[in-house]
Amino acid sequence: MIPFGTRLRAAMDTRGPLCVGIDPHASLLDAWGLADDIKGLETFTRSAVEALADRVAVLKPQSAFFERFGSRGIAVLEKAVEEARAAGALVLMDAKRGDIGSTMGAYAATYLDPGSPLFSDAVTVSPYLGFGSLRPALDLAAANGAGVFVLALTSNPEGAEVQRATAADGRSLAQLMLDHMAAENAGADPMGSVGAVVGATLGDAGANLAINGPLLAPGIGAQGATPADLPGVFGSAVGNVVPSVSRGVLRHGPGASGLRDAAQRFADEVREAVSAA
Ligand SMILES: O=c1ccn([C@@H]2O[C@H](COP(=O)(O)O)[C@@H](O)[C@H]2O)c(=O)[nH]1
Repeated sequence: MIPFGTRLRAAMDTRGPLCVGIDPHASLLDAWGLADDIKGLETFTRSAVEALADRVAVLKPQSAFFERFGSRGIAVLEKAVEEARAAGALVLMDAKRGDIGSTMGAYAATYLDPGSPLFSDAVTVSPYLGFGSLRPALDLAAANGAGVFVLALTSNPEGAEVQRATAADGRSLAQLMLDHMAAENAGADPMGSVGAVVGATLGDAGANLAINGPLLAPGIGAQGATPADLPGVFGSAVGNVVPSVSRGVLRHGPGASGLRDAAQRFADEVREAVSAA
């Protein structure tokens, strides 16, 4: 079984590192001329997957926008995961799960067990019930060649009050989590399967990001960050960054060419910014 970190590095090398988020906001459905109902969700999602899954390294469905439609929304999500993976994209399920370990086991089974209809290449998780609470997800991911992206320094301004707070040993909470991730990834080559979420909006991460794993960087586009910000935020770790854009690409739909061109523009800007760093 090929580990997620190895598969992601290969995808980044061949397709470029861009991740495009599938976030079916009600406002985007409207802008695409679709109703804010299950049929609109289905058409939106299918169009985005068909336009992008054969070219971007990672597609990141935002689970919340599917969950709001109940079981029928989840069915759309299941189909999107299957079709995106079949077309060659890695699927990162943005679900930000986190709970006590025994419940975390059920979340892990949902996204990281190949027998589950929502099995994805990776899932986002929150470590703020303690990094150890993530153990069921870390172990199941490793057993199945999947990955886990752990929130470290999120792109929203409110995150700092928790993530920059000082832990008992003087490190920031975010640094404590990043150090746990580095320990999980120790010795992995070309990189480990435990990634960190670090917002592209931060200006300067102000943390040691050398986790030997991927760094998911949301916040590009609608939240105001640009690819040119990446070297400043990530410094010498910029080669491990997976920049993520959702609305910044999706607002160029519904046509496939609009979505593809927008994704290509971001990919080109990322390449220029990273190669100049
Ligand atoms: O720190 C984080 C973690 C996750 N996200 C998610 O990424 C997308 C961003 O969407 P845009 O339209 O590109 O702003 C969204 O699904 C967030 O939940 C994040 O923004 N920041």
